[in-house]
Amino acid sequence: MRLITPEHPLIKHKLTILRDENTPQPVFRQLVEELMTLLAYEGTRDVAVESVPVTTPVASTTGVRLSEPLPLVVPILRAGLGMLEGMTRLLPTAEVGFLGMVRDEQTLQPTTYAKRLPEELSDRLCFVLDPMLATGGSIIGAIDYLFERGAQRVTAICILAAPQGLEAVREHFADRDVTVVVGAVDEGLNDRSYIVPGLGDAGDRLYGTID
Ligand SMILES: O=P(O)(O)OC[C@H]1O[C@H](OP(=O)(O)OP(=O)(O)O)[C@H](O)[C@@H]1O
Ligand SMILES: O=c1cc[nH]c(=O)[nH]1
Ligand SMILES: [Mg+2]
Repeated sequence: MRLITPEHPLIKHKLTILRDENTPQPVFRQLVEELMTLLAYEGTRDVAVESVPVTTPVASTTGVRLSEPLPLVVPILRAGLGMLEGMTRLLPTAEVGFLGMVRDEQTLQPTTYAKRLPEELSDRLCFVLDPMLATGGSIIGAIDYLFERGAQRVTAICILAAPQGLEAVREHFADRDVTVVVGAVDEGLNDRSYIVPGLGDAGDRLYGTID
């Protein structure tokens, strides 16, 4: 597993407001999108491109464009949905699939309740979006499923991660092409396996408490 933690003052600034328990929901949503765009800038460095001729009003030259098959973006519902707009702003032609997953707060095991992905995943870079990588169970489950469906390269983009979750991902995917891009690696997990200091429940802060 390759870990990328982009160092940028704007990421730190926006993260600090995001963490604040007094930040209102509309601002929280806006910041998740903005952070996503900043993280996507780093996370998309490896997208496949090809040379193309281009004629400007002045001369002909050679440029580059994204090559086929275009990347696939997979937000993990609910919280990952808050990152989708920030990602597609940078990659408007990407295809989008969906995985719905929820972590059982007692056992910490993730359950998948929705799957909607294109047939063909091989040869395309897959991006998994989830703001929180806590124990790592959800992101491991999501990436395992993408590999099962034929994906070969997966990049997970997260806003916060706990060291133990990252270690679990590293161990689980020792022999696979997995990259994790994360805004900050926090201190650890509390007794409910929430990231510390973290930002609380990302899904609830984006969309409200439903249970
Ligand atoms: O690394 P883990 O220990 O698996 O925890 C992280 C998962 O928990 C949160 O989702 P949650 O289950 O709260 O669902 P939600 O997005 O619907 O709120 C978060 O968005 C991750 O998917
Ligand atoms: O800190 C955490 C851990 C799991 N899910 C969240 O939304 N936040
Ligand atoms: Mg949640």
